[in-house]
Amino acid sequence: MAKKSIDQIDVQDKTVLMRVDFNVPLDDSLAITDDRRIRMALPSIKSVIERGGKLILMSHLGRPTGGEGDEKFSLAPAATRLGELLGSPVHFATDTVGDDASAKADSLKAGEVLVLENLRYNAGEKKGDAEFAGKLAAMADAYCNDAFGTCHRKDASMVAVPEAMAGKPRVVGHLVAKEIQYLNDAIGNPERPFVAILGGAKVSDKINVINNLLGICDAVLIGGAMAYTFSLAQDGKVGGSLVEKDKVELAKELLAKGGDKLHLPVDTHCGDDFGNIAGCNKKIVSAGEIPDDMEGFDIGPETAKKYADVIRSAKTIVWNGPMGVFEKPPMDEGTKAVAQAIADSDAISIIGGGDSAAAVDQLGFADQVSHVSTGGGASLAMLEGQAFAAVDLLDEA
Ligand SMILES: Nc1ncnc2c1ncn2[C@@H]1O[C@H](COP(=O)(O)OP(=O)(O)O)[C@@H](O)[C@H]1O
Ligand SMILES: O=C(OP(=O)(O)O)[C@H](O)COP(=O)(O)O
Repeated sequence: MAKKSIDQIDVQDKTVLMRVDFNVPLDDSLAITDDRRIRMALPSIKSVIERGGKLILMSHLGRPTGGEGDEKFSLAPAATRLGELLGSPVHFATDTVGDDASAKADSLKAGEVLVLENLRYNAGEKKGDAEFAGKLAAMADAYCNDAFGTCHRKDASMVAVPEAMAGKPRVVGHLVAKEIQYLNDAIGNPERPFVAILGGAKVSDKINVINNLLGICDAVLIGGAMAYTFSLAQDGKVGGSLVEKDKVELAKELLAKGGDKLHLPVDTHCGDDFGNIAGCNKKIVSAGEIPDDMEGFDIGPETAKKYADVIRSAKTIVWNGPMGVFEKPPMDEGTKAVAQAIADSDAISIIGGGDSAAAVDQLGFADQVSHVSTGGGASLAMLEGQAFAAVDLLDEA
């Protein structure tokens, strides 16, 4: 059933506590290198402030192990960027449930925004601590979840806070609603052929997804380093490629289950020095024939062509994980070929995963896909068929 939206509640002079995912990448000088997650939260933010609400935003950034004071995990740069995007400064509290946050929350005026410091500076956030959650909950009249990238987590701000606000409005934001609708439509009622493309480094993170996708897709294309674990499962030679030996048995099961649906590379672009891909010896070999002194860095041109043909005829495409070490040319060629084929297709295309989104941006294809998800782990969790407690507990429309 649809969840009640932020637009459907009265916010005039009310304080809304909104969980956003401002977990944005920062460079060494703490400048934001990709503000997509902040921009994508703007519709919900504007919905509150343009209707006279007082808005408190809370988020995590990274995975700090210490407490407050570790500048590299501060949300201050995100607050500044939000102020720039809104065209008016936002308030920033240097704590989450301490004196600064409570003083600034108390003096918030209609139409103003307060950003709290990183929730994960408080150990209670990851533990789902009820006392910490209670303090956050006490600050507001309504709760909104617009943190899609964190929806698969049960952190305090995602679950314990809305639980503590039972009886008050608890609604979904625009970004979460849009992401969930896109993925649900793709998985639940896909226009066919439905093609999934999975790559990246780790089989272990994606093995359950492959299993679920084999049940619902017409074709699953495997690239990236995870292809070599499958190659091992077929007794192929993988040289020094990245493999997960403890997943070989699982890979065998998937090969048996997948049959013709599961597409594996037929050739591999390999090299002999990961540290110097541009300058090292490179060659293209048949899949499963990687020399002992080399490792696989990308799908080969024959695979790229085969995959592109499958992709061009698709009507729904889900892509998670690059086809190779796309950061280091020429090992970006396989990923580029896949991105180009997606751009050429007239399919609904959904890109999930931090690195896949970065690849699409970096290679200049971001405008040509239907939807670039702001959540890697969250979109994978949806593809696995997981339910989100953080969304289930919100009010029905
Ligand atoms: N053949 C390969 N060998 C080593 N690393 C690879 C290979 N193919 C892809 N990668 C790396 O995988 C990383 C992305 O993996 P992953 O985090 O699983 O993807 P995503 O973030 O899109 O889910 C990239 O940094 C890429 O360089
Ligand atoms: O960046 C995130 O996830 P993602 O890298 O899987 O997209 C989210 O902000 C969740 O962060 P977490 O994985 O530290 O809980």
